[in-house]
Parts: sequence; C-alpha cells; structure tokens
Amino acid sequence: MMNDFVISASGVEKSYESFQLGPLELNIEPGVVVAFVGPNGSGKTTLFHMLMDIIKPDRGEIQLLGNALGQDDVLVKRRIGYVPDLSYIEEASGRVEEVAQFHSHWYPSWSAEKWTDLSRKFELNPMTKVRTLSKGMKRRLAFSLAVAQMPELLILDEPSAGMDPFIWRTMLDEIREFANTGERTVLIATHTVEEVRRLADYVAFLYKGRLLHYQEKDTMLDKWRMFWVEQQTASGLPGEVEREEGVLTRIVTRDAAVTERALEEAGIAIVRRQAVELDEILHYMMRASVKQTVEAGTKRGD
Ligand SMILES: Nc1ncnc2c1ncn2[C@@H]1O[C@H](COP(=O)(O)OP(=O)(O)OP(=O)(O)O)[C@@H](O)[C@H]1O
Repeated sequence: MMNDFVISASGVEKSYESFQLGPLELNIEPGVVVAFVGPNGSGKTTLFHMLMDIIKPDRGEIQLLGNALGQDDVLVKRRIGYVPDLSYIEEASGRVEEVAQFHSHWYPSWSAEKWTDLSRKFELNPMTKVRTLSKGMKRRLAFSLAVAQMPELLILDEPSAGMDPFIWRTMLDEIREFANTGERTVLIATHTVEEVRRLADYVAFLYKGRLLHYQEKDTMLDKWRMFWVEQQTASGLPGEVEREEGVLTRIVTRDAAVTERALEEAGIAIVRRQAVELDEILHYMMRASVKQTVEAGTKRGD
C-alpha cells in the first residue's frame, strides 16, 4: 500500500468489552488540519493511541508518513509531535529547561528558536520544576514542546483542556501559524466548536467508534442548509437530516442540492432558505446519529 497520504488507515478495528472502534477507513493528505469531533467515548483518543502505536489495532493496517506502523517506529515517531490527553508531562521530573533539553536531543527537527519563542509566549519559566506546574501550565508545556519539535505531523488530543481563555487564543494562533506553511499536518481532537471553526480544513465526526462524516469544512458549510416549504412533503427526502412540521415545514439537509432537486421534482417551492452554523451542524450530526442508533436498535429488538 504505497500512497502520498500522511495517514492511511484501512479496515482498522479495535474492540474493548463495551466499545468497538471501526472498521475504519481514513486517508489524510499532507498539509491539512483535521478536527476530530464527537461525544465523550466516541473513540478519538483510542484512534490517536493507535496512530501513536500506544495500542495495537485488532485488525487492519495503518500507514503513517509512508511507513506501515510497527516498522522504523523510532524514526517515524521523531517526525511526529504529540500532545496526549493525559500527558507524560504529568510524570516528568526535572525542570522545564531539562525537559526541553531532553526533547531537543531526541527530535532532529527541534527548533531552539521556536522553543524560546513559545516558552516566552506561554510564560514557561525554565527553572520551574515540572511537577510543581499547574494543570494548565503542564498543558502549555506539552504543547510548546510538541510544536518546537517542528514535526511533519502534529497530533493534539484536546490540547486546550485546562488552559485559560487568554492563553487558549495564543495556542490557536500558534496552531494556525504552524499549519500555515501548507506542508505540515495537524490532527486535533476537540469539543470546542471555535477550534473547529478557526482551525479545521476537514472535520472528522466520530460516533460510537464509527467515522460517520469526513468532509472538508467549507464544503460542509456550503452543503448544509435549512429549507422552509409550504406543502406537506413525504419525509425522508434525499439529504434530509431533520424536519419540523409547523405552518411551514422546516427541513434540515446535509446536501442542499439533492434535497432541492427532490423538492423541485415533487413540485414543492422553497419559501425560505438559510445557512446552518457549524455548531448547529455538529449538533444535528449528533442528533441524527443518536436517532439512527435508536432506530437500528428498535429494528433489532434491543
Ligand atoms: N483500556 C481500555 N479498556 C476498556 N475500554 C477502554 C479502554 N480504553 C478506552 N476504552 C473505552 O473506549 C471508548 C472510547 O474511549 P476514547 O477515550 O477513545 O473516547 P474519546 O472520544 O476520546 O472520549 P472523550 O471525548 O471523553 O475524550 C470508551 O467507552 C472507553 O471507556
């Protein structure tokens, strides 16, 4: 399996007692920022752990930066910056500058200049003992170390958790600047819509271990629409995600063009149309997934 993707996952599965991830197909091209969204327990961290080879998939194949996982791991890992959900920083001993020193030896693309800049912006005192840092400060440190590595691939698992709003803005600016060259790839798991809005080129929506949507954010914003129609229409139009009957019927669609065509063919005029905001799209995705799961369960008699 040779390709130009930064990440390529095929038929990847991982099962725990009460959770199954996959089967997952995912191809991520270089130079993009992908936001992984989805409710708690949908599998974001599990997926990142598999990418980082912290856990092994039960089935399937993952290629990272052109290498199958499990081969040349050390060399590949040196090209990846990773901010885990529970950072190893929690257990790091020594002072901030010692941890940075250690990093600089390990990662060949380490930029001392970038580290100096980030440690200043994130107010990291080189002499402070890492274990005495507050939760948010540890997060700042983990983020700064990962970015100063200047990796080809940056994987961030809820990086803003515990950060104050002021420093959060600094982090967003840094991620944007980091991704701006168009050569580096960033994966970010987040519950913050603003991070998706400001950073993402692609949105990956996970629900109960399944990748239900993987789409360019701008395409998504173009395709999702709300239509209001006067006449009653058969429900379940192509693209329809949700509807609300009233004086006018409001239809939410994830594919405006196909829904519009179906309405046209049925001779039904759209009296009003409106764009759907990103937070609403994520909300509807979530609701549609819950509904599908309940319906599938009812059919199976769960
Ligand atoms: N070692 C494990 N043993 C058993 N179950 C596990 C293990 N690790 C993860 N899980 C389960 O896998 C599921 C997915 O968890 P994961 O942490 O990947 O979700 P997430 O999308 O990152 O959630 P959050 O948004 O809360 O961070 C959860 O139900 C979790 O309990």
